[in-house]
Amino acid sequence: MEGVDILPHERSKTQFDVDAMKIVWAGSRHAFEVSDRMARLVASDPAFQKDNRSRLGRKELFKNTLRKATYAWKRILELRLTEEEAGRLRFFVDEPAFTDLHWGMFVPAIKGQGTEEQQQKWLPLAYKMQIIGCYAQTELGHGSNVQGLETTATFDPDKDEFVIHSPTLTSSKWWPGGLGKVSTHAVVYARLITNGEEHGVHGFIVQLRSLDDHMPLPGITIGDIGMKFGNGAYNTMDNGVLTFDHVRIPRNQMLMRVLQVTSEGKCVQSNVPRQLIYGTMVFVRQTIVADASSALSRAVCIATRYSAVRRQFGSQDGVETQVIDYKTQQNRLFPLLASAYAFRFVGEWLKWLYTDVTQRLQANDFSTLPEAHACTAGLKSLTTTATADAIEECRKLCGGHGYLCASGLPELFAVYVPACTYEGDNVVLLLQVARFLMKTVSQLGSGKKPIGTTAYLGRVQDLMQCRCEVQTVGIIYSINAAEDWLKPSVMLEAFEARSARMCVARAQNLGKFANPEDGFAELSADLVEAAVAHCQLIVVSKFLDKLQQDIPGNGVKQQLQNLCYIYALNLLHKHLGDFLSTGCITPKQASLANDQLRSLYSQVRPNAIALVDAFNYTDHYLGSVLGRYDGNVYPKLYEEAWKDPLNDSVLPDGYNEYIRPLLKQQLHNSRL
Ligand SMILES: CCCCC/C=C\C/C=C\C/C=C\C/C=C\C/C=C\CC/C=C/C(=O)SCCNC(=O)CCNC(=O)[C@H](O)C(C)(C)COP(=O)(O)OP(=O)(O)OC[C@H]1O[C@@H](n2cnc3c(N)ncnc32)[C@H](O)[C@@H]1OP(=O)(O)O
Ligand SMILES: Cc1cc2nc3c(=O)[nH]c(=O)nc-3n(C[C@H](O)[C@H](O)[C@H](O)COP(=O)(O)OP(=O)(O)OC[C@H]3O[C@@H](n4cnc5c(N)ncnc54)[C@H](O)[C@@H]3O)c2cc1C
Repeated sequence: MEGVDILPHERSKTQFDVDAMKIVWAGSRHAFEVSDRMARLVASDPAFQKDNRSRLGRKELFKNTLRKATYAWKRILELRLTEEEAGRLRFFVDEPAFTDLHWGMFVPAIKGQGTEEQQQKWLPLAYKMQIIGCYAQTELGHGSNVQGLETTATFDPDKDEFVIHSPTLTSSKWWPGGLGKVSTHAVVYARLITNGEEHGVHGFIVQLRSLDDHMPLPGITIGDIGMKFGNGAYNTMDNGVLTFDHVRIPRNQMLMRVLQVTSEGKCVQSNVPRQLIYGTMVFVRQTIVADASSALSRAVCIATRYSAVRRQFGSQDGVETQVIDYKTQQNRLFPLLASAYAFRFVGEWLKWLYTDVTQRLQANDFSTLPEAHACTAGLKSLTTTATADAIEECRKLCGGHGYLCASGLPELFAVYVPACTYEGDNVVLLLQVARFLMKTVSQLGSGKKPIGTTAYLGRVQDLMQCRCEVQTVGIIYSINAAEDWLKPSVMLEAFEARSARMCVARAQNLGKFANPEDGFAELSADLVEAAVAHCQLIVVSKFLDKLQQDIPGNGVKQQLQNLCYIYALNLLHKHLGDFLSTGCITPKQASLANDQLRSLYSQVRPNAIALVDAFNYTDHYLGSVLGRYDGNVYPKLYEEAWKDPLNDSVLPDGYNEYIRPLLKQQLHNSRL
């Protein structure tokens, strides 16, 4: 069968309604229609072409991004796109740009931390892009430790101004996207000092460049921090360095929703908790979880289509086996496909949680903020780590051709992998989750009932009482056959028991230390494992919740059920040590889980292509010869190779200087 016939043949085997699945993936019919329209708009506009990105030098690449970002903004205005449409347009343009930080961090920081008055002054300017902003928190010497930032904001009551200053080299702002060459303004995080006293880190709106000629204002030194990992990729962004030499700003440019500074330099705490200063990070972490499913599904779409097209070995009659039919390929690929769906649904849920906490904050209810922080931090960490690893696995699943830029995977990896670091290093974020879990467990004795995602810890006492029996029989008595693993309550119980037991065991170990902080530091690697177990439980439980909903479309729910159990059973297999050592399941039950997993792979196999078609990605967005919708891989790969600048001439530049003399010399030597 020819390459172009394979994918249609695969599609003919589909056992569910792909159009209905597209709507489930998008979240609603409306969301699907908006997304589909924006994807086509971008794909059909030559101004958004992106296939030469990895071949451009930095300056050319950056200028190209400026052109695209400003053109996208022009189209947004011309077409009067809604915020939702504009967001999707930006997504399909698929090129990191200063606008991401302007809309994604600068505007949310003012909204979340500014007073009403400040919002009224700054937001209209930002909404019209009459000022362009970035988020300047991280410094050369400090990123994770926000309280360790060195930039100072000292109040001068005589002039009613703050003096922003960088006292050391390590206090230089370092990394903010959009800062290097574009932003006119920044929300700068600095230590507040009034009347000689320190009041912690706060945000300040600082103008950086002239709105007339774009030159840095007096006292400000600013530039780009240099090339980053990979060609193209995140080099479209001007991550910047910034220092202040006693730069003065009016008092009302400190973001004062949490703390007000009066003209005498007195600090007045509002009823809003201090943690709200970190609120922009909570918002962005939530968007990063939703983005993880996009990046992962993109890589999986490429690897799945190519695995169906690619054949190796097994030839009796001249037709070799499609590599997607090898169980080892399925065992590597299908859990990633399942993860893409799992992250999609947990991302939807997290968006709901974030909206809920935002509404509560507006009504002065701060009770769910710690959980929102733990969920956004933990899920950001879990999903970005898994996605970065998965993109690399997809590259390997595509064999040698996956290493070509034409596969789209190297650039996707390079652009994605910093998500494990930005918005909080993934390990640092898991330690935040661990703190939250240990605090929750420590309060169990006092009768405080845990709620939300930690409610299961309230049942921990019962679980611990079973401990002596556990060692031999496991706590889940109802698993005696492979199919028993397909019961939602059983799966949930296994994941809850594992996480609860890991948390309680860690809490007990912490209790052995005289100083809890010493214990936390000593046991931090174990604590991170408990945090991972808790976050995996959240993903599994939200996928199971999704299956409880009414899901229309022939066969759609069945496919989602298969994927949900593949996601959970694969995790169980990978973390078997946790499940066995905590006595949650027996070795026999683990073996049954594996049998069930293999059986689910066989059920997914005929639907694999349709399950990635349901992402509804255009070839433009995928940017991959291997992942083409039509499966016409080899002719296009061949065609693509000839586009490389090295093939512009038969003889390469340098032939006369280097190759010819070398060959002549060897000829001369061989004649001697
Ligand atoms: C209309 C047109 C539209 C067009 C559309 C165009 C564009 C698209 C738009 C948008 C795109 C959207 C988004 C994308 C945007 C950007 C994404 C892309 C690129 C990324 C750019 C990257 C940016 C950054 O990286 S910014 C810098 C991020 N930095 C960090 O994350 C630092 C990590 N460190 C920390 O968070 C903290 O320091 C720490 C680790 C939490 C430790 O802090 P410390 O104070 O020492 O804490 P503790 O003592 O441990 O905790 C004190 C107390 O506070 C609680 N806590 C901590 N953090 C939070 C929090 N965030 N929220 C709430 N509570 C918090 C903590 O639990 C503890 O509580 P307790 O006392 O009760 O125990
Ligand atoms: C592409 C990119 C874009 C960015 N954009 C922005 C931006 O727009 N604005 C902005 O302000 N910042 C930005 N950043 C900075 C980013 O937020 C920080 O790099 C990030 O928060 C990590 O901090 P760090 O670099 O200080 O890492 P470090 O904290 O120095 O981490 C180094 C290592 O130490 C470990 N570690 C650190 N602390 C602990 C601990 N307590 N316990 C155990 N291990 C620990 C980490 O796990 C890691 O392995 C960006 C970064 C990147 C890569």
